[in-house]
Amino acid sequence: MELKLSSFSVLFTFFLFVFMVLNILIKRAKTVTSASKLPPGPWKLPLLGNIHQLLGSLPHHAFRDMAKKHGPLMYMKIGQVPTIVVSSPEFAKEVMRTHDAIFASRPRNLTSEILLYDSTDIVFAPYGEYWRQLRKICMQELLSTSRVESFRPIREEEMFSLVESIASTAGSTINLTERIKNSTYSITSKAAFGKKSEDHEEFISTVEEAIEESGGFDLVNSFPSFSFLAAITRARTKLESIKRRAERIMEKIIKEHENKKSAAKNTESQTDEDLVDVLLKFHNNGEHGFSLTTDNIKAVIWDIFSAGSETSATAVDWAMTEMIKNPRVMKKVQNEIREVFRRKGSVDETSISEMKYLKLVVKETLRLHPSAPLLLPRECREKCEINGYEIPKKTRVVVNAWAIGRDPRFWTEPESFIPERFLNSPKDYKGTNFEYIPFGAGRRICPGMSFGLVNVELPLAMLLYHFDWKLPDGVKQEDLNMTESFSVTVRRKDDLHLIPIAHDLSPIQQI
Ligand code: HEM
Repeated sequence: MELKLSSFSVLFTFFLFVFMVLNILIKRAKTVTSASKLPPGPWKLPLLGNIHQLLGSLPHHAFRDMAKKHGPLMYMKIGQVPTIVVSSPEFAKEVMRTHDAIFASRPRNLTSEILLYDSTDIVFAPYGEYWRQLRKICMQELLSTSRVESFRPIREEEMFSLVESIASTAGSTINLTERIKNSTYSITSKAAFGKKSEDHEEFISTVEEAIEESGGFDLVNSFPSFSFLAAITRARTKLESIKRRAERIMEKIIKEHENKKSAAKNTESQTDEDLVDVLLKFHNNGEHGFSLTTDNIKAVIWDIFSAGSETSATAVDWAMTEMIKNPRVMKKVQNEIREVFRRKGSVDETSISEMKYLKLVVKETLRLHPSAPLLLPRECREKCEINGYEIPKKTRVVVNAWAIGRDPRFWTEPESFIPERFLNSPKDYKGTNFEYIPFGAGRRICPGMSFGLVNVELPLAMLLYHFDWKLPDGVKQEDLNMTESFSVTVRRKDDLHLIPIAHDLSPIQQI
């Protein structure tokens, strides 16, 4: 007992010491920066401010509460890092349209350095020729409207097997979050890598672990000059262990593609090319004026597998949760889906374009629950002026899409789930109306919009056509916990458990 107490007090003293030292450093950093021409700030949250700043991780709702008090262009010091938080459409437009080229880079961080092979993926690559080429290849080979359309059989096959597996347990409680997640990751794998990896489940859990980690250890990224922090918080070790697991799986994917290519060469047969096949054409090969190392290819595989699946799966999960809480909306969208499929005589993707209300439901879901509520951070590449304020070079810029989507100046009853608000509204996903930016805007806008949207719309149409949904016995609508997990992408903290009641399974029984 005595031993336990003494180790507790040593630990306590150590943390207190670290807290005090870092606190002094924050204060010093604040006084070093002249705020005369900078936007108002640097601000901190009352009471908890220092702790949040020390953790370096302010959630989007904390930013919004601060913006209410301090204005929509806030200057903060997150640890050592000067950060501008943008919480209004007017300033978002300044960052992502007027000065888009200046804010088109991403800040470096420990995750992108380790897991993404020194930021050589698309998401974190610095703005420049390498990023441009990679993005172009992914658009042409995977994400353009025509390529997305060509993956229709993959999506339909995956959806039929999802419906089949749910039907086999109809009437009992299922973990819908898990089912949606698995099929969304499968669609991405089959479209981008030709098939589901043998290590599919392990790959998913590795990505999830990385996402979870990226929400918690920002302390390291907030004090970049204190490299020892990565060691004492064990952040580096943890990330390296995640990387080793991911690396084994990704190397296997690459090897299989190389083997397939040599087999096809030997037999002189033609095979369909997927994204990895195309990336391999640039492998250590300057012929096309652009060369990729194996590590670069792994970074892209990681990007597509994670960014391509996590976002859509999260959106489907939130949409189902909101509809369980709003049965009026669920009934209305089910009526539409069932009427369209019945009239067309087939339950497949071709009818989705006619489901106008379903599209409004998806829009409203992404307003209240943008998959990446703070978009992805930008970095100012050169000194720039916004609204008379000077933004120094290297400032990190965070655009709070979540707060903008709930701003009462632009949205009536902003906290309510009302898909009808988008009826006849000019607000779309293209990043031209800055009151609504779930996919971001400007040069770094999400390139996977078409791929992602169909992966939200089709599962919803299938789940709502084939089944009615109710909460497990004893669980009430008001019991549904809407708390969000806190990371780059924002899922519900709890998985969604529901009971499916079969409605019409004849289309899958005919197969
Ligand atoms: C509902 C689905 C999705 C949502 C809500 C979403 C949202 C976003 C957002 C907010 C950004 C940051 C944009 C910015 O900084 O302005 C982004 C970037 C990105 N997304 Fe998506 N995304 C989705 C689906 C996808 C899919 C399916 C893919 C690929 C298969 C994808 C790949 C990417 C990539 C590669 C970037 C980085 C772009 C760059 O930095 O140039 N996303 N996404």
